[in-house]
Amino acid sequence: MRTIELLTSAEMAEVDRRAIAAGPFDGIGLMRNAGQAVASLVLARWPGAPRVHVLAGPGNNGGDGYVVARLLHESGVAVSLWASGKPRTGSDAALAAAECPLPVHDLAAFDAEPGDLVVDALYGAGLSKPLVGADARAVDKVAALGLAVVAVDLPSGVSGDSGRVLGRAFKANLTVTFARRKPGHLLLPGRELCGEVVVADIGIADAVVASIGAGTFANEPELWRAALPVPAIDTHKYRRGHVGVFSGGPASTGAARLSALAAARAGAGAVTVLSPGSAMQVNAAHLTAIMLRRTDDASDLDAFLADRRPSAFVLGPGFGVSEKLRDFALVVMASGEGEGPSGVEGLVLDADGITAFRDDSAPLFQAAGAANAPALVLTPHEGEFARLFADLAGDETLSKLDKARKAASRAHGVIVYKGPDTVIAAPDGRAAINANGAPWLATAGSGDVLGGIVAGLLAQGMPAFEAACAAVWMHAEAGARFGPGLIAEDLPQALAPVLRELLGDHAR
Ligand SMILES: NC(=O)C1=CN([C@@H]2O[C@H](COP(=O)(O)OP(=O)(O)OC[C@H]3O[C@@H](n4cnc5c(N)ncnc54)[C@H](OP(=O)(O)O)[C@@H]3O)[C@@H](O)[C@H]2O)[C@@H](O)CC1
Ligand SMILES: Nc1ncnc2c1ncn2[C@@H]1O[C@H](COP(=O)(O)OP(=O)(O)O)[C@@H](O)[C@H]1O
Ligand SMILES: [K+]
Repeated sequence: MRTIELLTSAEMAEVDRRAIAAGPFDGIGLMRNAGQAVASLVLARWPGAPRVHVLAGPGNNGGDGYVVARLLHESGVAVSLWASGKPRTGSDAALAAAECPLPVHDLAAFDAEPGDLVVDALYGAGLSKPLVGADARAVDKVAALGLAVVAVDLPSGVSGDSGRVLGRAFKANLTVTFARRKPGHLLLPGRELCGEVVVADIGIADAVVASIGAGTFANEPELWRAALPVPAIDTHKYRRGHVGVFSGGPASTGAARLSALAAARAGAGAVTVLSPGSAMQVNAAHLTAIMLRRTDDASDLDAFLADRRPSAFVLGPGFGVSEKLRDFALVVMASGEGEGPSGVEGLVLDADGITAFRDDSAPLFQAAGAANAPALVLTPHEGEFARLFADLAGDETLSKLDKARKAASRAHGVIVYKGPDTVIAAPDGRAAINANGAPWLATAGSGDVLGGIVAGLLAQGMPAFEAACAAVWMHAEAGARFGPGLIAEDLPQALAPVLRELLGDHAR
């Protein structure tokens, strides 16, 4: 089972309540199903483990652990059961503990042999403070012995909402979670500590999950595939969207050309590099299918808007932080006619395009909030995010997901908060976490390519949140498939097979 909604701990608790109310399973029934799913995976994956140590906490995560211990014991596995705290009287966990015939050892005395397997059922969704004392010592001992770990729901110590580690955390080989994944399975460092994540069906109907209207998603094609632009049979190049990319001066034109190529590869029918007069020659020497137009000031831009009806722009890569950048951005943001093919669909601000608004973002955000304004997409990496949203960046209580959401709402635009766990957030509250990238993408110019892909999709009329999500996934997929040796120049070309697969029958 792998569906794309991600549930916070509060949402999961609500799903549990509604599932229990809807039946057929009550709380202990769901817990037995959860324990069964974990025990089956342990038996399938580690059939030869000499001993399995089940570590059970005081809450329902521990309850799952008591079920696992009982089932493995019934299957003939040598099981040691170690408890940290006691289940509350009358809880489902207390029922599960009562059903388990094994002797319970105090976790403070935890010991194991190399080659043993650990089932971590200390804390899951209810993690509320850092691991200390016997819990922390168990984490260290397991790491020192190099034992394989199967985590129940989450590796204990990892917050399901933020992916952060509270104090210490297990590093699991396999994490078995229930009904849906949680944000902490995708956000770093949580993702790294989970190992492989398996979502087990414990008898909670999809309709129950759907009923809570979750707004957080794993960024996977299911989220946006249906919105991918497909050219009509009788289309022509301008109907496939026209992207304008602003170039920097003569010594910094490469970034714009990378964005331009990427926009074209993403399917824009026409792409024009808008170059200052001083850089026309160098741009002309390097462009073939991409068009070139001299654009020195706002009146040149107005003329381009009127003559060539561009539908999306990229502004920032290699441009230089300047008053001219701010002017261009505000001219574009004022040029959306909203309906019909004549209006500008969107502006992607990246790199210097973000930094240029660090001291005064209000005019930009206000323009983005106006009726019929083009969609604004901001693609900050960590440093750029901190420049534009210093208060959010510095707030330790917020997860990366929270920060991106708040920024999107403030900017009235889509935020692509980049990194190994890129978060895409829309002003309407939807958000997605990306996880298909690879460190090969950390190469100069990689972000410029991403901005171009977003614009290429926007220009073809794809809605901004979906366009940003699709661009992030395709960019990451292209980079991950290319692998070692990747440079930014490779990425536009590497997009083609990714796009072909996504379009399926539409690619013919
Ligand atoms: N029917 C269902 O609902 C189903 C639920 N399922 C399972 O339930 C799990 C959620 O259960 P849960 O809500 O009881 O939370 P859980 O993670 O066990 O922790 C809470 C306890 O631990 C304590 N505590 C927390 N952190 C601590 C720390 N660092 N150090 C020490 N103590 C700490 C905390 O103390 P408190 O915060 O109250 O002070 C409280 O006593 C979920 O992950 C899934 O595995 C499945 O069976 C499917 C059906
Ligand atoms: N370790 C990583 N794993 C996956 N993706 C990464 C990693 N590091 C960077 N990226 C991605 O690479 C791109 C880098 O963009 P950016 O930082 O703007 O680079 P540049 O300014 O050099 O173009 C972003 O899309 C980011 O998400
Ligand atoms: K756990």
